[in-house]
This record gives sequence, C-alpha cells and structure tokens, in this order.
Amino acid sequence: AQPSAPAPISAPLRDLEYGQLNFLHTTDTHGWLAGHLHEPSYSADWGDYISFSLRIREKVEAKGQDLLVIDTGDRVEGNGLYDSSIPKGIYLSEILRHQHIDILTSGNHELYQQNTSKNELLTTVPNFRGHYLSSNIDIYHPKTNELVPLAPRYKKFTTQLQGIRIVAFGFLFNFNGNYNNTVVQPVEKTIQESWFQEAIQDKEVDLFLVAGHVPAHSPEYRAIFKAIRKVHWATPIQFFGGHQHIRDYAQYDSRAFALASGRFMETIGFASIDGLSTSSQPSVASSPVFKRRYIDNNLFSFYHHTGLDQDTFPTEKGREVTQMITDARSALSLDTVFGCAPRNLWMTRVPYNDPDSIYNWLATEVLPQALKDESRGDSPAVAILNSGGIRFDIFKGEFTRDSAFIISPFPNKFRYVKDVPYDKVQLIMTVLNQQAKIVSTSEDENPYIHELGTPGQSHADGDYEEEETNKATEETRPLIIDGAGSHQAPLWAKRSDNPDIFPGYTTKDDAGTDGDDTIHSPVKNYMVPNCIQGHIPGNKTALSETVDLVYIEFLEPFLVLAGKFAQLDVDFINESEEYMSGVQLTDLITTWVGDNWKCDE
Ligand SMILES: Nc1ccn([C@@H]2O[C@H](COP(=O)(O)O)[C@@H](O)[C@H]2O)c(=O)n1
Repeated sequence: AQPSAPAPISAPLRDLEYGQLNFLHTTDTHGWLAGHLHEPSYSADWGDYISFSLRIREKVEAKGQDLLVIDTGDRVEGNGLYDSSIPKGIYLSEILRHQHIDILTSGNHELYQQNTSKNELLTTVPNFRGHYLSSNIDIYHPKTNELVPLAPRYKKFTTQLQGIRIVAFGFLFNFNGNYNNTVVQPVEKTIQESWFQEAIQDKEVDLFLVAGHVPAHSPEYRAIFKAIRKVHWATPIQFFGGHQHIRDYAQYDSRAFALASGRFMETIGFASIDGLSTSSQPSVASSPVFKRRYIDNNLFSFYHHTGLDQDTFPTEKGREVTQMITDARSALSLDTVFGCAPRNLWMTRVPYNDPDSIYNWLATEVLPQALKDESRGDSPAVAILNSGGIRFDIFKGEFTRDSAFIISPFPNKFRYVKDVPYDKVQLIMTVLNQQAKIVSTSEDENPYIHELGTPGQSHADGDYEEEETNKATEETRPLIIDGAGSHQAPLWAKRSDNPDIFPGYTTKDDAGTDGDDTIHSPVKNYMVPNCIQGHIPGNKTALSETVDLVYIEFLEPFLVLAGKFAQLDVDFINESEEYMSGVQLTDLITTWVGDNWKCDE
C-alpha cells in the first residue's frame, strides 16, 4: 500500500470458493491505482493487487487449477495519477503494464478524447499484445487514417494447466459519445458479422468468455448470450462486465453468468467455475458450478484469502510497482494542498439539497461565487452541470491536487447562449431531469444517452432512496470520526453495538446476498438529479427575465434536444460561445477552494 494509506480494519470475511478455473477481475479503475488514501477498506494499491494475483496463482496452480486475470476497461480519467500528467496517462500506462492480464478491453472513457484512444492503440494494445480484445471498436489509424480494429476481435486459447479451450471476446456497450477518430459498432450488429458467427460455430470449445465494458444486466449481453445459445445450447459462458460502477452478478441460465466488479479499485472481483470439459476430457457428466465473490481491495482481505501475512505476502514485483506509484504521485505533486475542507461533502449519501451534499455546495457556493465571465458585465446567468461530471466525495481535511482530479477529472469547459428566458431554462431543467428518456429516444435509440447522472443510480434497482421522501437521519449517516489536525477524516469507524461490523458494500445480486467478502452494515444512498443549476449572481431571477444560459460543454448534445422540447429557438452549436475562456470546471473548483477553505495554521 502507499505510505500514506490507512491500515485496513479487521472484519468478518467470507472465503473464496475456488474451482477448476478461477478469475480475478477489475473494471472501471479510472486511474485509482494508488488505492484509496482515506478509506481503509480500499487502501491496497496496484502493486498489492499484483502480489495478490501472483499469490492466488501459486495457490490455485498448486492444486492443478487455472487462473485468468481480466480487466474490462475505463482504466483512465478519474484520478490525479492519470489526469494530472502532461500528456495524460504517461505514468499510468507504465504502472498498469506490470500486471499480467489475460484478457482486457476498452471502456467508453478510453474513447472520449482523440488522444486517449490513440494512446490505447499505440501504447496499451502493444503493452498487452495478445490479450487486448476489441470486438466492436475500430479506430482511424493516426498514421494511415485507415479504419482498423483497435485490437483483435477475439481469440481462442487453452489454459495452461488443464487445457480448457476458451473462445474469448472483448465488447463495449452501445456507446455513442466517442470522439470521431473511433467507431463503435452496436453489439447487436457486430454479432451478425461473419467473424463472430464463425467463432461461435467452433465445436471444440469448453467455455465462451465474454469480457466487456458492458453492464452485467444489459440488452447487449442478452443479445450475445442468445447468439451463442442458438449454436451451443449448453456450453458454459462466463461474462465479465462493468460501466455502471456497481458490484453485480447476472444469471442468464444455469450455465451462463456475468460478473461486474465495481469501480475505482474498491473491488477485486473473483469468479470460479467447476465442472468444465477440457481438451483431454471433452465430455463431463455434471453441470458446471459457478461462484462469485467481491473482494474489498485491502491488505486484510488479501492476507486472509492467500493465507499469508505482511512478511510473506508481498512479491518483489508488487513492491516495485508500489514504489513506482509513490514516485509518480510525488513527481505529479498530487499531495499539494489547495485548502482544507471544513466538512465531508457527499455525492449520494445525503439528499442533494442537504448542506452536506457536494451538489448543493456547487450550486449554492462554487458556481455563484466563482463562475463569472467579466465580458458579460452584470448579466445574470444560470449555470447547468451534469451530476455525472462529479465523480467522488470530498472528505473533511486537506483538499489536494489529487482531490481536484478525483472530484472533477474531465477537461470540460463552459459555454453559454445569451438572452434565454428564465422560464425556458427551467423547462429545460425539467426535461433533463424528469424526461430524460424522451430526450434519449427522440432521434437516437441508444439507451445510454440519458446517463447524465451518477453512474450507479440509473440502474440502482431500488437501492437508492428517493430524495424527496427521505431525509437522512442520524442512524443512516455514515459513521465518521474526525481526523486529527488538518488530516483527512477516515470515512468510518466501528459501531459500538457490533464492533466487528462497519459500513460498506452489502450487495444484492442474482445469486443472493452473500457475494461480498467482507460483512458490512449498509450505507444509504439518495437519488441525485441528472443536472443541477447555480444562479449567478446567487439571488433568484424573476421568471420574466432573460439570462445567460451557461452549461458544461459535455451537455451540449443533450441541450440541443432538451431545447427543442422546451420550444427554445436557439442553435446551441452555432450560437453558443465559450464562457470564461479556457477555464475548466476543475480549475473553478480549485480556485474556489484556495480562496475559501483556509487550513488552520
Ligand atoms: N467529458 C465528460 C465525460 C464523461 N462525463 C460523465 O461521465 C459519465 C460516464 O462515465 P462512466 O464512468 O459512467 O462511463 C457520463 O455519462 C457523464 O455523466 C462528463 O461529465 N464529462
């Protein structure tokens, strides 16, 4: 773990249930390779994960079993370790490549910016040659401008020890927010292509392995499942997915399961299958048995599952990578302090209009006080942000360069259109927040276009409380103990009534409620609107007035549609201009923090 990471807290654990074939899975790591430096449950880093997978490999191979390591994308955008370097990602790519990954795929975040996908093609794909798969992404090659697959579409291989014959694919969900140097083909169309149909005709297959940046429960995975089942009624299928930032396990039939392993290096997913045929034993009598476990990413869990301790667990490679991360964080000055947060500010643990909500803070303090384009004189403005652009909580204590990128990693600037009737702005807000489905289906069948909100909640399946009806109470607030001096506060403490249990993941999935390795008490979450608004200046504007409609540039395509619904006669693409030229939301936040959150001497 990193030198400043908190020690993990001991807790009751469920064991891993190994099988003939075992998997470790990461997804949506978003640059958090240093682990969480303020949360003991997720405080292991990428070096520890390398040691963990090497130790698990030793353990399973000693029993003649196999291990495969999977990563399903969104490795970039979301942490200073990736976002603060110039160019972005130079340290991250080097750190990542030290993990042996058997199958990896691209997420949507690898494709938002031209440079990011170019870096995938020219650095990450070669670093993981033979392992990176891209079944439905093409890229215009930066040298030839020819449209080429980002990586091979699929591969067939056999496992080292048992000769399990696997056909593997690497998909991305039907994403359409990519920069125009890449092409994402819808999954449903891709599986009609001849290469896919030929790949699934193979009769010498013991397992289909579908890795992808695709939700475990999704129309895309259902389509792939159906396509394979048309040809193979009983061959086991193991899916690995991601994108929603949740722990999830979907059962498609008794021989087809999908695992999603959370986000931000909080979770190491584990899966196993027993009862597979192999090249030397092509038919098996029994049905395969599938298992899953979500491992909290900390050394307490890692020691427990490997049966090792602080002396016997670390590997030389793991230690080296931990040091590489420490060096990179220092070279990037990620611990530079901009100010000290006087309290915790939460994304979803309190209602969004609560004084402790990060969105309330942005809407009532940061935007009104810091967003001002001098060229607009005294014109009042309403600024709209998508809540999904904010990625993490702020903890009481030091607010560092790293915190800024963790909260707001995207290079999003502001744009505006002038003289918009205030009542139309409010109508647009209603459309974006309450009628997003209308917006998403008007011209575009892609169901993901309305993902303006925080990733987990559009698929929360009842785990989130409706904001209006539930005000957080004392008992539902996370347990916090104040940090000493200006240090960050740890996120939770043990409960006095049950000293072994503290808040954390309590996952419900298709296999039940016993998936998490660590037994936790639940944390309450509240729905957040897709978009929030701040008034500049902060006083309320009369309904009859006109305002500058300022918006984060990511919102523009959504505003074009919402504007039509609100019958606003504005051409957002051609009539808008930059607001506070060159300033990104991240800069606005850091400037405000520097001006307002002084640290006590
Ligand atoms: N420039 C950007 C890019 C993305 N977002 C927000 O992130 C969401 C996607 O993130 P996932 O981790 O869920 O893939 C997207 O829907 C936006 O809300 C952004 O704000 N700006």
